[in-house]
Amino acid sequence: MTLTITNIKRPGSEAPESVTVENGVIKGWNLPHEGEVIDGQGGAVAPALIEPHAHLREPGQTQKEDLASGLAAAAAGGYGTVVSMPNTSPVVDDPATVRTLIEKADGLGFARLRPAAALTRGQEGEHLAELAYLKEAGAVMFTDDGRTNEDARVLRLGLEYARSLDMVVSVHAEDASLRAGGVMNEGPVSEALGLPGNPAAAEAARVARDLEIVAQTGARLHVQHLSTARALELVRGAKARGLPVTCEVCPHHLTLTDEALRSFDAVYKVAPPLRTQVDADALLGGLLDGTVDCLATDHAPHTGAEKERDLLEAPFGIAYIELAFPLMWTRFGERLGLERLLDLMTAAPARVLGWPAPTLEPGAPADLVVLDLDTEREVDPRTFLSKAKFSPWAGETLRGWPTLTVVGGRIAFRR
Ligand SMILES: NC(=O)N[C@@H](CC(=O)O)C(=O)O
Ligand SMILES: [Zn+2]
Ligand SMILES: [Zn+2]
Repeated sequence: MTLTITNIKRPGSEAPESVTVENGVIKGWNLPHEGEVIDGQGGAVAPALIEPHAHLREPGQTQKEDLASGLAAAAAGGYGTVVSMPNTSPVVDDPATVRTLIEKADGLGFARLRPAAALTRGQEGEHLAELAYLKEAGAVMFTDDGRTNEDARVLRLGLEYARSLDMVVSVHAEDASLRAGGVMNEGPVSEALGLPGNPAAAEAARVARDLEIVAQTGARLHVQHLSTARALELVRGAKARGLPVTCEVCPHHLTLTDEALRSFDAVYKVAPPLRTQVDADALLGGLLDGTVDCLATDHAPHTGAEKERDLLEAPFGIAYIELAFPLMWTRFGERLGLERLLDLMTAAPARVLGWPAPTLEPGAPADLVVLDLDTEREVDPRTFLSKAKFSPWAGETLRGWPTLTVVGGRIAFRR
């Protein structure tokens, strides 16, 4: 299949160009038009985004999301590749499930799936999963995300095994005993609302412990969805010491605070919780100074009925893989600049995962996105391809919408 996309601009260039893709790779720039011709309408072109952290809920929780809805939603958000989390039912802790997920996703024609596998059997935190076989089957990361790694010795062993396999371990860093029954950030707002709080110390204490294990072992660790100024400070210090640690932050922790919980709406209930403006500002600082390695949405869909329950009962998670780029571009485009923002959503997650840097040079895989940086559009969750048709940003006006996502030379999404 041959495709030519015309009238697109590479970041840093004002000249409209065209790109031709053939047999799944970039054939070249500004060639005579061939195959199906698509007008990019002056949009910005970039390598397709990479999502290092999403919950697609297959197998077993497909009332919340499934591979088809999740990967279609990802493509609509401009993503060409999604790393799916293994906290499904059953947990993705065996090679056959990894293979089945990849095969099934390959047949769908949306974003590519690169599954993460559990670090421990059943994500129960006691015995390591069969890490070597999981890697062989196609797992790209080990994590017990959705759970925390309470047993430090097991985490240490996991890091050491993963290092011998040249694989990254990522952690949901919260001390479970401090987090306890907290449903939102602990602070003046939780006290005013009379809701059980989850203190910033739960994250900082766990990050501090995990960084000591990294220092001890020299093994590579990725900290997921960092949410507090204090934990960020710890990562900054560890990086200054040269420790092999990376971290991600999520757009929801940059754009929302615990004040949102005054609505008592569980759409804002997420783990780790929405923090304070001081934390959000610190995280943005971390994006600007490079302490934060990459962005991740932690797309965590649940059913509408589940999220309509009261704050104490509803499950944790916000799902917005379709909005992440527009949200970041609208809110922080000027501060970050287009090239840094794109880096945080393409090359940066690739670096975290140990993948080659995505490029649009001839011969590279034809995974690309065209972004309309200017046209404003209202967020209407009813139009989401995700099964989670509700959003903290419903009704807001955003710009930077993807208009075309090409994955492996095929159109995975077109607005
Ligand atoms: N982030 C969340 O609030 N929820 C995630 C679990 C997780 O990422 O820890 C989920 O699986 O729903
Ligand atoms: Zn998590
Ligand atoms: Zn998660």
